[in-house]
Amino acid sequence: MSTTNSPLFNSSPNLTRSSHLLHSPGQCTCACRHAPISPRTIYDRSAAVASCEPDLISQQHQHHHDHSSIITTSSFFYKAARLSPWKSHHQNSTPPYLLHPPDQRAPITRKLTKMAALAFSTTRFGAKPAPLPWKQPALAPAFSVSLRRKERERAVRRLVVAGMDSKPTVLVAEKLGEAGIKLLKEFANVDCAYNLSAEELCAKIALCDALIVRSATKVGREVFASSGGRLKVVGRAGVGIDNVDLGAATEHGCLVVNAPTANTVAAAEHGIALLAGMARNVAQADASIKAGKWERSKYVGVSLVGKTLAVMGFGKVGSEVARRSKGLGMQVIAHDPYASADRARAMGVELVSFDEAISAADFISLHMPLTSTTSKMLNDDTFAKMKRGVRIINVARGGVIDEDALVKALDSGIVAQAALDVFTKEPPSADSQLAKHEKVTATPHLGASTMEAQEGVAIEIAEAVVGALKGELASTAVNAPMVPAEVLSELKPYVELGEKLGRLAVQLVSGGSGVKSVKVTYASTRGPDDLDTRLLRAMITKGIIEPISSIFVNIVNADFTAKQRGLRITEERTHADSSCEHPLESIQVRIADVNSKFASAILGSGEIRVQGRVKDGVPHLTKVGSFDVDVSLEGNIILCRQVDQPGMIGRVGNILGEENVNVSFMSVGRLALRKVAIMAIGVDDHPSTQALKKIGEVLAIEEFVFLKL
Ligand SMILES: NC(=O)C1=CN([C@@H]2O[C@H](COP(=O)(O)OP(=O)(O)OC[C@H]3O[C@@H](n4cnc5c(N)ncnc54)[C@H](O)[C@@H]3O)[C@@H](O)[C@H]2O)C=CC1
Ligand SMILES: O=C(O)C(=O)COP(=O)(O)O
Repeated sequence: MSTTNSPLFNSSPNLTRSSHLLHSPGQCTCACRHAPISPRTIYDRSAAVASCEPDLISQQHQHHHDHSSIITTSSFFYKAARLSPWKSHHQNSTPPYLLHPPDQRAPITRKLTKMAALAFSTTRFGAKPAPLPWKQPALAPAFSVSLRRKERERAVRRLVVAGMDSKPTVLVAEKLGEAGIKLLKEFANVDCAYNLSAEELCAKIALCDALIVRSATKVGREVFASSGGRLKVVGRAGVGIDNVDLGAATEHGCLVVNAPTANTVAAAEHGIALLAGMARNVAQADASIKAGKWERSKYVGVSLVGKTLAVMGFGKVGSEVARRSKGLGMQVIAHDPYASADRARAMGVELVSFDEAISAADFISLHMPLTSTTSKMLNDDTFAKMKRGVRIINVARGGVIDEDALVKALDSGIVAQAALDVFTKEPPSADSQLAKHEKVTATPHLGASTMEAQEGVAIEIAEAVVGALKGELASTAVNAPMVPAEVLSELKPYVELGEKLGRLAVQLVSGGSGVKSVKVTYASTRGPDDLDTRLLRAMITKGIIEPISSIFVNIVNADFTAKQRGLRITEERTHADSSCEHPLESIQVRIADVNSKFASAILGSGEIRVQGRVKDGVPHLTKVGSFDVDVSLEGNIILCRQVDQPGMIGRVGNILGEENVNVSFMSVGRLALRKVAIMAIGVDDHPSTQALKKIGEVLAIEEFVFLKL
């Protein structure tokens, strides 16, 4: 189906699922795009990703690491809006998070898992997974009485059993520690296939739900495109994510997670090994001995004590290098535009400008990520500003140095020596002037390669990937907004409400100029800074787009997808006069410039309106058009507009009963006594066409619509 036939562009009356041709990817102009680097923006990495601004991603990412106090309180970022992303390929299986009783989890994971399962476990085509059996939502009061709790619980148990043999597939494309493989195997089918060519990776990826790589595998746009939408998580078993195309991952709704902490010490120790080894010519002297020589005067070194070391990039590795170098008696200065001066001062390190750092240093150690800003940061111009005889250590990325310029600087004597663990092209070509240079000590990207670090990284990434596949929250999402656990916990039922309101609103559309403009109004007692609506917006977007397209939407790609589809979602807040502690009083979703298959849902302004609130933890629909209703948003809903007269509930209830359709909730709202009323009926099953026809034939019913939640 062409794009113009798509309900998003030209609403289709029956709202059948249709496929859409994607436009070529464009820049996301998310509101957060140019967010300043502040503690708040540590939650905004996805915005940077969506807007294709690698520097911002990296800066915010790094910034995050600079604020350990913030990390402590907010170390669980929302990772995969959609739980069990592999499920689209296992339609009849149960999300794996249902397979593990909560008491087998660490307390925080347990809490977050249940929360995430309830709030985000939406599947693309099938019904949503039922709430976890060990935590049913509370019953709604008064008007909304659930009639079928027991049946629901039984259904959940049946699903659990049915889903037990369905496993996602994880492709491990580079050597990973055994402990990590073991963890993965407990949950998934694990395919360890090392040294794949780019073509082989693309061919294999269509059969995989997750991919784990280290630094050698390039995960480019073609990998995501080849996955056909199945790939839901890329795990980078290490820190640097420069080998993963984050923009493409985001566009494809694929979460990227890394393992940022387990190899810090290994990388720092390798930096120190290179620093000391280079200063004393250890590698060259060793090679000379092995060549049968004994060259004591040739390999006179330089001392470290009292020398100035400039640490470029004062993050995790840089700080550890600084700490160790101070122990060696060096004067340590550092350059890092995003690091905290207080933290540096507390370690006895002075933060200085880039030029000050490179011009004062006897040794320069590089520890920043490779981004478009740091690319070729050391070049002809910057080498010219350095002290003659400076020594360079690079355990970061080869690309931060202009390698041709370094060869020149080594030849001219500006740089006395260089110790390099990383190269722009790995492995460097056999005739690389740099790698073969006599003043260069080189190692083949060994920074993270200790037994301990590799086991740690393997466990860290396996947990992150398994968690993401389960839809749990994790602390290492690279391309999704980071929502602190406590915020998430509070927003959970509102997130569910938002998605369901989106789903309802879009199903009410029957034509017009297409779903282009959506206005979301949050009524809250909180100030803007106390209410983070990104998650809500993402899930409302999901609710609106998924019923009318074949696109899977999650928190990773919601803003991007909306923009791609020409869907403008504006948000506004109104101040709720309530003394309640809840973050939100209500959420209202309005779709402008459309016709509705249920005319009562249209306001005088021509917009479709649905509104809801959370009652006792359960999302409720409270308004349709100008009518007040009160129906718990579970199962499916039939909305009827009828003449307000006695017997209507019974009549419709009978029709459904005869068709064996179970009614879970009923609610009637009216504008004026004995005039017109709206009846909202919650049904567990999909009524047959016959049943719906019979409802339509009831004389007093003026219009009705069946809506799937
Ligand atoms: N050789 C190896 O095997 C390993 C290499 N690495 C590399 O080391 C890098 C650093 O790792 P971590 O310390 O764990 O990361 P990190 O994220 O904790 O630290 C990076 C620091 O660089 C800073 N930074 C960003 N842009 C900068 C700029 N333009 N100038 C100066 N500083 C800048 C950030 O503010 C941050 O403090 C990684 O990105 C990775 O590329 C990391 C581990 C092992
Ligand atoms: O963690 C990093 O950034 C590294 O560079 C380590 O790379 P590796 O996983 O050893 O290929």
